[in-house]
Amino acid sequence: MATSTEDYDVIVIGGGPAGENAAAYAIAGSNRTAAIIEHELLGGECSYWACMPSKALLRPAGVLAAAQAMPGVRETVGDATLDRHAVFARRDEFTSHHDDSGQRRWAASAGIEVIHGSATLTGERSLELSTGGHGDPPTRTLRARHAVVIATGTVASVPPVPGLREALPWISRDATNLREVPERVAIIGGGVVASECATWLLALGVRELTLIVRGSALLASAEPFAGELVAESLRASGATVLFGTSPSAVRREQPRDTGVGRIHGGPVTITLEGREPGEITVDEVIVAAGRHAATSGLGLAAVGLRDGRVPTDDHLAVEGVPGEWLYAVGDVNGRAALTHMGKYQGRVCGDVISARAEGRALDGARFTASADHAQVPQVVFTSPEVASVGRTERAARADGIDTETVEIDIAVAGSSLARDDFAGRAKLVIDRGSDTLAGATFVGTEVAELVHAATVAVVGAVPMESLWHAVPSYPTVSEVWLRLLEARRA
Ligand SMILES: Cc1cc2nc3c(=O)[nH]c(=O)nc-3n(C[C@H](O)[C@H](O)[C@H](O)COP(=O)(O)OP(=O)(O)OC[C@H]3O[C@@H](n4cnc5c(N)ncnc54)[C@H](O)[C@@H]3O)c2cc1C
Ligand SMILES: NC(=O)c1ccc[n+]([C@@H]2O[C@H](COP(=O)([O-])OP(=O)(O)OC[C@H]3O[C@@H](n4cnc5c(N)ncnc54)[C@H](O)[C@@H]3O)[C@@H](O)[C@H]2O)c1
Repeated sequence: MATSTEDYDVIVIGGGPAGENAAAYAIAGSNRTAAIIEHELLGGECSYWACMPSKALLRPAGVLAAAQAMPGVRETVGDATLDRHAVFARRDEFTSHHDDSGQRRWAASAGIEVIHGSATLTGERSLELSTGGHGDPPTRTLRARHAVVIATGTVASVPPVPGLREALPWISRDATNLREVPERVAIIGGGVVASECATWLLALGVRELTLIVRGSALLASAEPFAGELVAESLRASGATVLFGTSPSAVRREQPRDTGVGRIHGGPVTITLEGREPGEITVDEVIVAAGRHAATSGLGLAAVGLRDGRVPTDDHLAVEGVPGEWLYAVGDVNGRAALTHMGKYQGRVCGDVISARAEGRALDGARFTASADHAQVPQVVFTSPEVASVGRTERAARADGIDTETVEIDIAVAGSSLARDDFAGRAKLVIDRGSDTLAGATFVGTEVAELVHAATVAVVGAVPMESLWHAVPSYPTVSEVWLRLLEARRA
């Protein structure tokens, strides 16, 4: 039974990176009150299960590969492999051993109250809270004077393949928080999670790794050469990449819930559609087949919405809900499922709530999440890395842009000094009408840091003519910019 009603100015449901930013910005510099309702750990998927552990697992492999490719170092390092225990220990440091007290201290210092529990919307500005989980009797009733923000993120999807769910497959949480390294692994999916996960598992010594990809490419939404180079590199590291097939049935001997990141039972046999041989047997199967909005039990029907992605306008206000009191930020709104974009939306949303609470007009660019539209940067931390921003050539043409492209291999003084075996490719997508950059993709070793320059050019609509005067330092990998502009001039 509900025991009391408590009022806050702003209530955020979900304490991931997007929700944290929305709460902090909504009350910054004011005496407004804010609560974040979180049913797991403050910090969300990114901190404990996704970005942080995955990147902590990938970095040591990158460092070892760089050392083994560098004369003068490789003679010292030899063909050493990673020390799994040390890699896991560093990963666990980055996830704070799943202890969110550091994040809670931050919240307290920002004036945010963190309430443990699951929230259900019951009507305009009102929620019920249960501490045991959705379905348990509510213990508190909360009301928001100004705004409720939905920031509940997404959960991994498990396709309805006969026997797959019963086999207790690993999802990304197991793969990032692995405690045991299976000898033989199959990964279902060919997107970002599948590609990154294959990269760290091979580096950690998985003996046989098979990617089961229903389409014809890895990283299908990137420029085609990105997926091709990543597939080539995974194959060179021993992976089998099967395109154009999906599992039609899965069976496992003695599935057991042994805990996150531990092998969940006996061998798993996967039947593949339209393949000869039609079956593979592995020690663990990982599902990396996309994610869906975490809205089950949220009570969206009480405010006239359906379960699933929560669409918003560019101020992050939920579409179809009058009164400017309900907002959605981060993965749950489906605008751009990346931590940095969720945090950006959180900042915009918090500023909008703050302005509306103070009766100020939404005057100025910072109140509109314009970058979600075709200005999104992303780095896929495979080997080679894929760093991109804005539109691919395909997306630009689909959007009716008068498109010009320039594409080259990355081989500049800076890149060959960085690594003897440096190989990569770069592409600019140019809007001929405005003579500005519509998108850019860099694929290569440690190209992640190249993308922000492209992001500034895309967001700033810098004329291509002006980019001539942005002279890259010598000898750096950034000289690829000069080569791209030269290739366009030729
Ligand atoms: C393996 C993996 C690696 C990734 N790597 C990267 C990367 O390198 N870079 C990048 O930009 N992105 C990466 N992502 C994506 C990134 O994790 C998400 O974009 C990001 O976590 C979204 O943040 P969010 O705040 O919207 O949601 P989340 O981080 O999912 O947080 C939502 C929070 O809401 C809570 N919650 C849900 N429902 C309720 C409820 N009813 N009541 C109370 N609390 C609730 C959850 O417990 C959770 O803490 C990765 C994703 C995966 C799966
Ligand atoms: N470095 C990063 O930026 C990073 C890293 C990891 C994840 N993420 C984000 O997390 C999100 C989730 O990543 P993801 O890789 O799970 O999703 P995704 O959408 O990138 O890829 C899903 C893959 O699963 C396949 N698939 C879907 N349903 C299937 C089915 N029924 N049978 C067989 N295959 C199926 C798709 O064809 C695709 O290859 C993405 O938005 C991604 O951008 C980002």
